[in-house]
Amino acid sequence: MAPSVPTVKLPAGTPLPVIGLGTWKSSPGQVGQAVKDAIDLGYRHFDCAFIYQNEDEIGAAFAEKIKEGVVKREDLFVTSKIWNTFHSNQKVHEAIDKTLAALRFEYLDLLLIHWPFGYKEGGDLFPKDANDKMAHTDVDYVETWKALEEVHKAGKAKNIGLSNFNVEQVQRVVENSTVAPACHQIEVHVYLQNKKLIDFSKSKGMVVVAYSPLGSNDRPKGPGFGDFPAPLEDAVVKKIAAKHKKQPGHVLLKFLLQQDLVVIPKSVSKERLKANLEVFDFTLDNEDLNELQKLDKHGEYRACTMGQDNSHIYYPFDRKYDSSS
Ligand SMILES: NC(=O)C1=CN([C@@H]2O[C@H](COP(=O)(O)OP(=O)(O)OC[C@H]3O[C@@H](n4cnc5c(N)ncnc54)[C@H](OP(=O)(O)O)[C@@H]3O)[C@@H](O)[C@H]2O)C=CC1
Ligand SMILES: O=C1CO[C@H](CO)[C@@H](O)[C@@H]1O
Repeated sequence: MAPSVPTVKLPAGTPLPVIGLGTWKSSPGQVGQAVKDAIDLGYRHFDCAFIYQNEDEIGAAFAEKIKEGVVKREDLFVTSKIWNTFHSNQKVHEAIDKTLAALRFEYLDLLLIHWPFGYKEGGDLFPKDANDKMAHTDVDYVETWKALEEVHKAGKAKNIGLSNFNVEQVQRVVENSTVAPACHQIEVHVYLQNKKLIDFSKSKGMVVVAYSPLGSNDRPKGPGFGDFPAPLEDAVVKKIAAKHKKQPGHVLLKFLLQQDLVVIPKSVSKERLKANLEVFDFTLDNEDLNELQKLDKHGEYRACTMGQDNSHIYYPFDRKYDSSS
């Protein structure tokens, strides 16, 4: 019997396992097997998105494990996200139906707005204008939020939330919502500790999910990485891992779990899927935590900058991430 992962409760009471499986960059032909291995190992929380272009293979893997009787639909917690080319009301409804069909589900456990800014709708997922710049729209993310509320009320998403919003944008959604956002999914790891945004999101009742918790080291190196090593290679992280007879990945995940964050490490390796659950047999002490806190690069290392969008009025980060430089 696979060990069960502890849960936190979302505001509506839904239990959310504190470790989930990330699925971005998990290739066709690999992601379905990773999901099936993960279920066998005890994962019940899965982080998906329309833009990852692999929801169909993930849905087939869920269907297989449900048919085998290994899990029931209600044992799973599955998240997906509305991509930037689906921000208008009608497109949100189209997008959720596409995702539900791919996953072979009647409902999602959590639906997020992936980014606060919108792209030109109806064509490419990364549309460009005549000058080869991103083709943006000015659809207000509050309008997109209202559409998510409709999806929730229609029973197609048990919980709804945000991803990659900044403090002011979270505040605007909260002020204009009839269904409060349940969760905020943002980049958090030892090099981007994001304390202000975490504290603010929590103060609004949201559970914070840390994406790229290991530092996203399979991501092509862009301007957001600066000249730093990957967090998994950091000498301090390695030293603390050796002290506890654990691996660097364990230290990175535990650092976040000890801050009451939910983590969604991605892996397609059965060995590393298993390893990423083995974080409940040690505790980082105050000395470890102090040393890890000092590794924060305060925004100088960010895996997902979306720098090509930094001219958009709703771009959420510091505008230094300039893809043209
Ligand atoms: N909302 C958003 O905008 C975003 C959401 N996300 C979500 O977060 C998930 C995780 O983030 P992601 O950017 O993928 O990166 P992670 O920080 O999870 O790192 C993944 C990389 O680490 C490797 N890895 C996994 N486990 C270990 C381990 N124990 N030791 C050493 N290496 C390991 C993986 O390789 P291998 O597969 O070979 O094991 C892969 O190369 C995404 O997959 C996605 O679901 C991510 C970015 C943006
Ligand atoms: O989740 C993510 C990973 O993929 C996307 C791009 O391809 C990113 O925009 C996003 O943040």
